[in-house]
Amino acid sequence: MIRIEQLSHEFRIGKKGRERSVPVLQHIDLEVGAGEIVAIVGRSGSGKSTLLNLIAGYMAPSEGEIWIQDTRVSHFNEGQWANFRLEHMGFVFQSFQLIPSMTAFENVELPLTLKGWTEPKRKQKVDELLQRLGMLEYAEHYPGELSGGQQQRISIARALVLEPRLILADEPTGSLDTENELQILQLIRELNEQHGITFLMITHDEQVASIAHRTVLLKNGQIAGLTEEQEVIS
Ligand SMILES: Nc1ncnc2c1ncn2[C@@H]1O[C@H](COP(=O)(O)OP(=O)(O)OP(=O)(O)O)[C@@H](O)[C@H]1O
Repeated sequence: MIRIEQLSHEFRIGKKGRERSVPVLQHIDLEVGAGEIVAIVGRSGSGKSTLLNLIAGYMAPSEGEIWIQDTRVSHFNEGQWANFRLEHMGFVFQSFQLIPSMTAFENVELPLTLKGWTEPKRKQKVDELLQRLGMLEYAEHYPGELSGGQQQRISIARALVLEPRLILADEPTGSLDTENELQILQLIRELNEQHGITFLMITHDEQVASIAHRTVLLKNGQIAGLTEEQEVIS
């Protein structure tokens, strides 16, 4: 599903004339198989978000290659990335990233509108998905009228609406209480087991890492450890 080879990234920082490079990721090799849930863990500043942003195409790597579903994406331009993301990837963030002026239904509908789906087909698809995620009765609510867990369900529905095979998640339960966190984790597990969706998630949270098939530990921009199951990260 994802293949990363010798990926390195450095940021240029400092005032003009006194710039310097800060290496953040160094020679990362990583494969994520179809149907896996992989958690990326590591201390603050270890490079987790940078890695996810590179895989999502929000920035270009300094060196190395990324393949997603057998397509080499590491040399894509912005337009190619925008199309590829819409077609192949869903995104879930700690902060939900819902549009506050749109209802839950409209937020989930948006990717379908961007893809040019007709109104009746959009309605059928969104209703079906909201039903599956137990959110149909909240379709007309605005994000501000929903709990954190409900907002995250809506953002997962939006990530799923175009039926991507891959979801990238950045601290997907980071702002939820324990009960909502457990519900979202159960949902991720179900989507993985019943629909074979691949998840790559950044997390600080042992509970989240515990549902992963594999945990990848980043340390100072390098992969420090791979575990089969449920490693506890201190
Ligand atoms: N735009 C940027 N310009 C310069 N340095 C950056 C930039 N973004 C991140 N960094 C640096 O890169 C390093 C890795 O940051 P990154 O956000 O990937 O870490 P992280 O593991 O996701 O951390 P956290 O868990 O705190 O979110 C940090 O030292 C950070 O200061």
